[in-house]
Amino acid sequence: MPPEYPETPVVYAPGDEIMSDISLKIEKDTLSSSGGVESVSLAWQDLSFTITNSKTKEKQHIIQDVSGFVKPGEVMAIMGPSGAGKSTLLDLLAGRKDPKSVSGQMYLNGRPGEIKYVSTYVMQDDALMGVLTVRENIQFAADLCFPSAVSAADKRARVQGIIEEFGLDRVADSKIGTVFVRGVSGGEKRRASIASQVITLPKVIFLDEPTTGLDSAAAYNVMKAIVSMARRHKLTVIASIHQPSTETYELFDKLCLIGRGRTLYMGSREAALSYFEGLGHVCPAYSNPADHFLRLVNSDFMADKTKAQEHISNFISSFESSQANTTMKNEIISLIEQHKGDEDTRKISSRTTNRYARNFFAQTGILVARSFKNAMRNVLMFWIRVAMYVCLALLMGSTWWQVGFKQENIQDRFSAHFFSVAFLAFMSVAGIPGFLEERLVFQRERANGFYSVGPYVLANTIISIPFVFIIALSFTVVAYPMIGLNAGFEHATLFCVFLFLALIVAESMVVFIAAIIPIFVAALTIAAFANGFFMVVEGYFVRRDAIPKGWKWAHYIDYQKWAFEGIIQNDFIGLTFDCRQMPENTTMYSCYYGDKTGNSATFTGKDVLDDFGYTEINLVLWALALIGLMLVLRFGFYLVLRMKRARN
Ligand SMILES: Nc1ncnc2c1ncn2[C@@H]1O[C@H](COP(=O)(O)OP(=O)(O)OP(=O)(O)O)[C@@H](O)[C@H]1O
Repeated sequence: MPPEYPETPVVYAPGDEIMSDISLKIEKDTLSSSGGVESVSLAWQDLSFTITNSKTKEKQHIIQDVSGFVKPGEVMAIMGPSGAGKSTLLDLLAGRKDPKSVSGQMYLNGRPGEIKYVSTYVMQDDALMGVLTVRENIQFAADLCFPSAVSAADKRARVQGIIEEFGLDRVADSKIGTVFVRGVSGGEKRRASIASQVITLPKVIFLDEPTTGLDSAAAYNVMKAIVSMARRHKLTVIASIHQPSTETYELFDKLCLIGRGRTLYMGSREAALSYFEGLGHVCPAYSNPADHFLRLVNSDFMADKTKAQEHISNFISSFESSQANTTMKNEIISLIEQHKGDEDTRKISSRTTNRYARNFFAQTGILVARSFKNAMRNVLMFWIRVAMYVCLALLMGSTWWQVGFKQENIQDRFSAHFFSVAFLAFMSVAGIPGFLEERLVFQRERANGFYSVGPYVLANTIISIPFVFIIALSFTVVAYPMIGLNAGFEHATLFCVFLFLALIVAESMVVFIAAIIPIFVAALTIAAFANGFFMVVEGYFVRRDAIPKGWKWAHYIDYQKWAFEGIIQNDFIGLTFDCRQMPENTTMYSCYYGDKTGNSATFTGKDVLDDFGYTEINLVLWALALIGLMLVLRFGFYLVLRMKRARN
C-alpha cells in the first residue's frame, strides 16, 4: 500500500460526480482537436534518431530501432541512466524532432497520423505567471484553448474540474509565487503547471521529467494526479522519469527502459521484475525496482569501456531475443490490423483545420488581459520602475531647478533634455526579467499550439503602451515644471509625447535583444551597450555636423537622436534668452547666439538651434521616425520569435 501523503490528489473512479463531468461534455460537443476520436493508442516501430557529427561527418544513433505501444488509459515511464536518450525518445514520440533525422514508423490508433494534433507536451519548467493565482493561470489557459463556442460558465466549470482532479482546491486562489512572494509548494506548482497544459484533456500527453526537483511525496502526488486523469479520461500518457520512488514507480503501467539509445526492456511494469529475474538479476527484497533496474543497466562508471559496451550489448540482445519483445511486436501488428479502415483514425490523419482554438484577435485580447493583470501585480516589473522614474524626476527637478533664461543656462537645458531621454530609455533594461519570465510561458504555450507568434507580439506591444505612457506622464508631471521648461500645456504635452515615443522604441529594442539572447546578463549587457552607443552618436556630446561620416548611419538609426531633437525644438522655439551685459559698458552685450554685434540684449531659442545646426526639425516627421523605428524593432522581434524553434 502506498503511504498516504499529505495533499494527495483524489483518485476518482469512473462515474464519480465531479465538475469535470461537465468538461467531458464540453469536449465531446465542441472540441475537435482529435478529430472527434474518443481515445488514441500510440505505437512506434523501429524508431531511430541519427545525427551527423559536424567534425568527423560520422553518423551517430542517439536512438536506434526502438519499438513499443501505449494504449488509452495507460501511463508509460521512459527510464534509463543519464544520457541514455530518454528526452530524445520522448521528443521523437511527440514529433518534436527534425523528420530528416528520424526513421521508423509512428501509428495513432494503428494508422500513420500527425501526433501534434492530438497531443500536448508538458515541459519540465513550471512556466507560470508567478503573480497570478493557480486558478487564474489555469483559467487563462482555458480561455486560450477552448473554442469560442464553449461558454464562459462551461470554461469555469472545466477549470474547477481540473483543479479538483489535481488536488489543488485548497490552493486554487493562492498565488503561484515569485522571488518576493511566497506562493504554493513545489509540488502544487508542478501540478498547476501540468493542469494548465492539459486543460483540454488532449488524447496523448508527453511529460518531460514531471517529478524532477520534487521530494518523493510531492513527486508521488504529481504522478498520482496524472495517472488518475489518464484512467478517468482514457488518455495515453508517456513520461520520462529519472529515479522514481517505489510508490511512484508502481503508478506506471508500462516501462520503457533504454540504455545508449537502445531498448533494454519494453513492456508491462509488473512483468519487468520477472523479466530481469529471468536474466539472473533478482531485485533484492525491500529494494526499489526502479533503482534496481537503473543500477543494473548503468555502465557509465565502469573503468573498462569495452566491458561497459559489452554489458549494455548483453541487455540489448537479451531483450531482442526475448518473448517480451516478440509479444510486444505482435501486439503492435494486431493494433494496426485492428484499426484498419477505422473512421475515427482517418479523421486524425487527415485533419487540416486551423490548429488554434481561438482566432487571431481573441488570442491577442486574452494575452493582453493576462499581461495587464501580470504587470499590474508585478511590483518589480512595473511599479518599482514607476517609482524609480518619479524619484529621478524629483532628483532632476531639484538639480535643474528653474533652469532660467540666461545664455549661461543654454548648456544646462541641453543637458536636461539629453539626460531625460537617455537615462529614461537606458532604464528600460529593467523590463528584461519580466519579459524573460513571460517568454518561458510563451514558449511552452506556443509549442502546445495555444496561440501563434503574431498575437503574442501584438499583445506585448499593446500592453507596453499604457505602462510606458504612465512612466512618461509621471516623469513629465514632476520634472517639467520643476526644471522650468517652456511653459504651456502644449509644450509639456509634446515633451511627454516624445519621451513616450523614445521609451516605446527603447522597450521594443530591449525585447528584441532579449528575444535573440534570452539570457538575462547577456541581454542586459547588449542592451546597455546599444543604449550607450546611441548616446555617443546622438549629437549631444559631439555636434551633429561633427559626427564622422562613418558613424552617420548610426546617428540616423538612433532613436535617442529623434527624441532629443524633437524635445529641444519643442523647448527652445518661442523662448527668449538674455545675453550677458558687458560690465564696462552697460549698453553693450556679449551674445553667444543670434546677433553677436553686442547691440542686442536678447536672443531667441531659434537662434540657439540655428547655431547648433538644428534648422530643419519637423516635429511630425521626427515623431514618425520614432514610430517607424518602433515598428521595425517589433517586426524584428516577431521574426526572431518565428525563426526560433518552439523547443531549443
Ligand atoms: N542533437 C544532438 N546532437 C548531439 N548529441 C545529442 C543530440 N541529442 C542528444 N544528444 C546526445 O544523446 C544522448 C542522449 O541525450 P538525452 O538528452 O536524450 O539523454 P537523457 O537520457 O534524457 O539524459 P538525462 O537523463 O541526463 O537528461 C546524450 O549523450 C546527448 O548528449
